[in-house]
Amino acid sequence: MKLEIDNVELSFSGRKILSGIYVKAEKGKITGLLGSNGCGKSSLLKIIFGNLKPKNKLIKINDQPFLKPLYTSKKVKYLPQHHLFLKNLRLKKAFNLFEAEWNLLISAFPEMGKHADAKFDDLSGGERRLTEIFIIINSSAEFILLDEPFTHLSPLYIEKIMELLQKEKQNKAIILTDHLYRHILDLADNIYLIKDRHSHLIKGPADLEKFNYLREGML
Ligand SMILES: Nc1ncnc2c1ncn2[C@@H]1O[C@H](COP(=O)(O)OP(=O)(O)OP(=O)(O)O)[C@@H](O)[C@H]1O
Repeated sequence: MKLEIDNVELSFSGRKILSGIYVKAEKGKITGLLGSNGCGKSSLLKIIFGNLKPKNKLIKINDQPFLKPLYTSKKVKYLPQHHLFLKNLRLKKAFNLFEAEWNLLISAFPEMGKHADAKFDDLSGGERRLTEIFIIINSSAEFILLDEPFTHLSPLYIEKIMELLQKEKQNKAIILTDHLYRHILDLADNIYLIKDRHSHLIKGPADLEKFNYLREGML
């Protein structure tokens, strides 16, 4: 299972945001996207998912062009930067919609058991984010796109989600972006940096300094 996006050209009101972007994600690998604020990471995930239409792009799945928006297939699930589910939705209903298992959430995070009958609005910010990430990781989608999944999560939850992602990558191609670059460096098998509108495959942490994403000594 392989997903590639190539030749992305995106502008907003004549301002070029992305140009000549290429990213490849494969089953068994976690692909990280790094880049400074406003460089276009979220836009790129939306373009892959299909809810943002750029001037140009080509998506290929297993080397075959996929011309419909990816969200029209059951192959992909996407965690946006902000909330995924409406606040009045019951958690268990969301699990059903995404064919994810409530019991698996409770075995990984027993403290969530108290929310069995809750709506998303009843949860704290971190509990809500945790539940949304868990549903996506646990869904049957082959490709998952995660936009800043670790925001609002406490360190132990981040650690557990990282373990779950490492396990679940055996079944999925995962693309994620986050500003917690140390976590991305630990987690990702491949990293692309978006800089000056272009994507750069990062060969090692030193490249992040070379491209001025990090200052020397920050690693
Ligand atoms: N719908 C839109 N209309 C106009 N400009 C937009 C729109 N969406 C995003 N932008 C602009 O495009 C640029 C890229 O935004 P995007 O959200 O993709 O960046 P990002 O890398 O995800 O940023 P961050 O890390 O801060 O979340 C920003 O300058 C943003 O202001």
